[in-house]
Amino acid sequence: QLQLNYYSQSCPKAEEIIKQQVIKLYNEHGNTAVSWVRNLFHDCIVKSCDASLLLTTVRGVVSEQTSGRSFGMRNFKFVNTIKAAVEEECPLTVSCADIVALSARDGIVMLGGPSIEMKTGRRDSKESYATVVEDFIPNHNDSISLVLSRFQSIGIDVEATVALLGAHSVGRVHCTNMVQRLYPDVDKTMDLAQAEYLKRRCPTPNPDPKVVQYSRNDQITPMIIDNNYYKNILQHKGLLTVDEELATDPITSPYVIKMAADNEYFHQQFSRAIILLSENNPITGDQGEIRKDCRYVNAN
Ligand code: HEM
Ligand SMILES: [Ca+2]
Ligand SMILES: [Ca+2]
Repeated sequence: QLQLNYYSQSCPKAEEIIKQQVIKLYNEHGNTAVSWVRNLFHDCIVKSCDASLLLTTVRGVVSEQTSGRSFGMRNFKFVNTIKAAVEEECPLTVSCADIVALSARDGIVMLGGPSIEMKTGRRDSKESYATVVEDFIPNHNDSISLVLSRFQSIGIDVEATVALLGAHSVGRVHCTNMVQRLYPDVDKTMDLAQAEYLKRRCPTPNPDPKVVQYSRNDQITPMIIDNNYYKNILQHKGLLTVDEELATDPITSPYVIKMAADNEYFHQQFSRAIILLSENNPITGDQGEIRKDCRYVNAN
């Protein structure tokens, strides 16, 4: 099972090396930190925190990254930068799954979020589960009851689910995920000024997938994990349908109101929820493997 400082004997510098790489990458490309947070969600909710997300499409493997749910995910190539630095110190010792978890933990700190104590000892899957991604990751316009049941099924309660959505306090959303709320008519639940702004960001109902059109999730503190997300959605300025519904559904709205009022409480719940997510069904012991390259299952 997972434990604190799992690599203390086998690779004592592992956590420090990962942190230094996350800091360096953040200084070069700030949005890498945002990607590490989304990676944790998309990896851990699909079966296990097992780096199944990181496998690339090669013969015999269809990557989870090809799923429509992975739309907009970026910076995967920099995971290899982190892994290479760790491999140089300790070959074949530190799993890609733990790199997903620890890079998210360290990315959250770079984004002004809480410091989270995280266990390690996860091992890497030998498969990518592209065909079932949609059974685990909700869509942007799914109902809150579906969202809650998906999180509940991996042991994440309502309050923790509300806290995790606070990750939408950073990063961006592409127009394809919003245009159905803007055209032909503006979603009646959306704040009017926000709708006008988003229509300027997304001027056509059928965005050209080759043109990168998007809006920042949080216009006020776009690179800080804070409770602005909850303030925004209470003002009906959420970008996704699920964001809007989170604020109005009677099951989730009491938590939204509490988190909007108290950033410290949000950070406490976010920490608790990130731990729950990062400990979903890990593979440990002699199951799975320690990948040499996060993109590929080991050769032998
Ligand atoms: C109901 C659950 C969720 C849904 C439906 C959802 C959906 C989405 C969508 C559609 C985007 C925009 C992608 C794009 O257009 O580029 C996005 C972005 C993002 N999501 Fe979620 N999400 C959910 C939960 C979460 C959770 C639990 C986390 C992390 C704890 C998370 C972290 C992020 C981050 C950081 C971004 C910004 C990515 C970037 O700028 O590169 N999301 N999400
Ligand atoms: Ca996984
Ligand atoms: Ca923010």
